[in-house]
Formats: sequence, C-alpha cells, structure tokens
Amino acid sequence: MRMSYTQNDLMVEVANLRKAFGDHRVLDGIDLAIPRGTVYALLGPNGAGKTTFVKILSTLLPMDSGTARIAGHDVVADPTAVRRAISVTGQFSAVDPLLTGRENLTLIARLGRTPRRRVAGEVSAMLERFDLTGAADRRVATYSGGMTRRLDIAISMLSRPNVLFLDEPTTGLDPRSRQAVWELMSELADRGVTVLLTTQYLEEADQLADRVAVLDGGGIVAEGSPAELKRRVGSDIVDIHYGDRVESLTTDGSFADIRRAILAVAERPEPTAMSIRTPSLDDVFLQLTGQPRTRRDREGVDA
Ligand SMILES: Nc1ncnc2c1ncn2[C@@H]1O[C@H](COP(=O)(O)OP(=O)(O)OP(=O)(O)O)[C@@H](O)[C@H]1O
Repeated sequence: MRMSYTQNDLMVEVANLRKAFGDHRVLDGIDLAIPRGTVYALLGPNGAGKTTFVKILSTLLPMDSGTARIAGHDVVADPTAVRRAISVTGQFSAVDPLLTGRENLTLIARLGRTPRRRVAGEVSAMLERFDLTGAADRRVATYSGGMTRRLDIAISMLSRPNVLFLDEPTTGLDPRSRQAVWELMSELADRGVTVLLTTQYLEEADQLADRVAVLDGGGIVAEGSPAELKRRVGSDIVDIHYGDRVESLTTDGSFADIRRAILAVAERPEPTAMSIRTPSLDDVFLQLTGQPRTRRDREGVDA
C-alpha cells in the first residue's frame, strides 16, 4: 500500500538547505521529507529554483549549507552511494541522436545493472511501454521532442533506481504521452520507487502526486496532499466570466456565501457567464503567492 510507511523509510531528507548564486538566494532554508514509494511534486514557477534543488540532491551542484540525505546517504559525505541510488532525467535530453532508440537503451542497459541475457528483452519491453516500438530502429535525430523525452525517461528507468528525479518530465509532451508518463510514474511508486518530480503544471501535481510542495521566493510556501492544499483555499469557487476574462471568488461552499459572492459582482457590467467549481491547485498557488501562475510565468520568460 503506497502510503503506509515508517519514519525509517524516508528516501529524501532535506534540512535547512541553502544555495545562492552571488547575491541571489535561490534556496533559502528548505526542509523536506519524502517517504519511500511517494510521488512528490515540487511545484513552482520559472526560476523558483526547482532545477537547482534537483541538481543539489543528485550531487551535481554543491549546496552552501544544510543537509540532504538520499536513501539514507549523505549527499556531501557519500555522493557515490547517492548516485547509485538515484536516476535523474533533466530538462534536456541526454540520449545520443546518432544512435537508434534501441541502441541508446541497449548501451545504457549494458553499462548498468541489467544481466546481459536480459538486456534485449528489457530493452524491447521498455520500448513497448513507452510506445516507441515502431521507431525503435530509427535514429533518435529523427524523433519528435516527445519521443526523445519518452526515450530519456525509459533510459533512466533501466538502472532500477530507488529514487527517481524527474525535472519537468512532461514538458513538451502531447497529452497522450504525458498520460503514459504519469501512469508509469504511478506504477513505479506502487513498486516502491520514490519519485521527485518538478513541474510548473498544476494539473500534473494534482493528478499524480501524493504530496506537493510549492516553491516560491526561495522557500516552500505550502506542503501537503493536493486535497489538503485545495482545502486551504476554501470550498466552492464561483467563476464570473466577462468574455475571455474570469474573476474567481472563493466561498465557504454554503448557499449564503455563494449568494454573497454573486451579489458582490451583480452591479458590475455584463458578466457573460457564471460557473461554480471546486478549487484547483491554480487557486492554491494564487492564494499562497499572491500572483496567478500564468502571469508569473510570462514575467519569468520576459526577464
Ligand atoms: N549557475 C548559475 N549561476 C547563476 N545563477 C543561476 C545558476 N543556475 C541557476 N541560476 C538562477 O537561479 C534561479 C533558479 O534557477 P532554476 O533553474 O533552479 O529554476 P527552476 O525553478 O528550475 O526554473 P525552470 O522552471 O525555468 O527550470 C534562476 O534565477 C536562475 O537564473
């Protein structure tokens, strides 16, 4: 059962982790504990420090202070043991574009822990699972972005990691491939793999994660299950539409409060539609950081 665990089963333990680039404090005292078999989403806008955090936990970047243990191994004192326990898939592909998908997988399987007689079978199974069988013998240079990403993740699964770090794993994937990746992550978690993924997609955190931490301004501004985080926002939300623009009003779910919310905008010119819904993680993000995610993202891109 996925959520039954003991304290000893913490696969990621981070205490007071700090990292700055010059004067820019990117991570300013992060505490985090992730039990075995959890899918944990680190949610934050562009530039929040998600990649920096994953790089530190995967021994690719030194921290300034604090401690981090992965599968019981200290990241600073025992980086080799940490590297043996983890697999990392970054935002940019690490596959060789001149080799075929099958060749890329075979190469990594041979270098890794897969017994030689099982390499071909495991590679084929992985290609099948990631819907790459038809393209298996084509060079990766001819793959779409989504196909390359699927291959990347397939490769990181080969080493049977205890902890899998996935930095924005479904960015650039079409909905079907994204769904396939989500299903795979859930399967892995059911088998005891701990998955730490970073994402800018609230929907991804909502659908997939057992727990979510919202990273903003150098710190974790909220942590909990998607349901817990949504509860923090209140109950039903009334969306008042003015053409393309939507104003969202939080209520406590009671008739009186919903009525109050609607009456408050009744005098305004011409709402085009109204709907009532349960809160999304977008609402959580807005409430916690004071800004809608989309606007922050645009600012991040423009900066
Ligand atoms: N090597 C570096 N030197 C200086 N600044 C850096 C370095 N790496 C990252 N930064 C800065 O640290 C901040 C956090 O970057 P990071 O890539 O960790 O964010 P992120 O949350 O992963 O964003 P994204 O979603 O765009 O990947 C950014 O402002 C970035 O410009």
